[in-house]
Amino acid sequence: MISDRLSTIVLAGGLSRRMGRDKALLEIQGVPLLKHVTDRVLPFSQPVFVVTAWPEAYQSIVAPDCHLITDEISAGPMMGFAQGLAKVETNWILLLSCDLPQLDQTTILRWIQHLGAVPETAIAYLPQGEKGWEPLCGFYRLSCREALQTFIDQGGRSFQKWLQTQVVEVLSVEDRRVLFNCNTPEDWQQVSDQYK
Ligand SMILES: Nc1nc2c(ncn2[C@@H]2O[C@H](COP(=O)(O)OP(=O)(O)OP(=O)(O)O)[C@@H](O)[C@H]2O)c(=O)[nH]1
Ligand SMILES: [Mg+2]
Repeated sequence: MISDRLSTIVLAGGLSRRMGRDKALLEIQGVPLLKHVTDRVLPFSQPVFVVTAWPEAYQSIVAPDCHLITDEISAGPMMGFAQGLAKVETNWILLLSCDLPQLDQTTILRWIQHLGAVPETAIAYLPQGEKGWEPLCGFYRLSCREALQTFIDQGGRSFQKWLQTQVVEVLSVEDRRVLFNCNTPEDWQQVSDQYK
């Protein structure tokens, strides 16, 4: 049965090459970034799935009610999303990367409250970025699953290319700092300075 609740998929299977160490484990005031992100969404979203190639390492970090899904190493974010989608039974899914230190609960709640107003034709509700959509900090309808699978079966792996072929509603973001994702040690330094 498909329910009106919201599921969340957090992608945490990247290799953190630019950061040089596992981003999911970087700590904000003693809390690993992956836990920071999953804790932000748990009050509004059940279940929360974490897709990663290292489920054992992360299970003990996140809250016990997060569901770990095992992914292949380096399969890429789109494949991770598809793995998560296969488990989803809710109409809407919030897809997040694991490296969003500034995404706060008030913002998430405001976004969720707007979901009912998203046109039925839109398969996703996403912020716009400089290079296209921000695919890893926004919402997808479960009904996107078929189109996504077709794209993957044809060899596609790029969110931007896939989304260009789909109807997407713009999620307007007042304070773009919530979208800040940390990719490099310099990004992380910036975040750490704020929590001093
Ligand atoms: N499940 C899964 N998640 C992934 C995969 N590749 C990247 N991600 C996640 O997708 C999000 C965005 O990726 P990036 O910011 O590029 O992170 P990354 O790939 O670890 O970092 P770089 O190696 O520096 O590109 C992060 O939350 C990653 O953990 C993958 O193959 N599988
Ligand atoms: Mg990457």
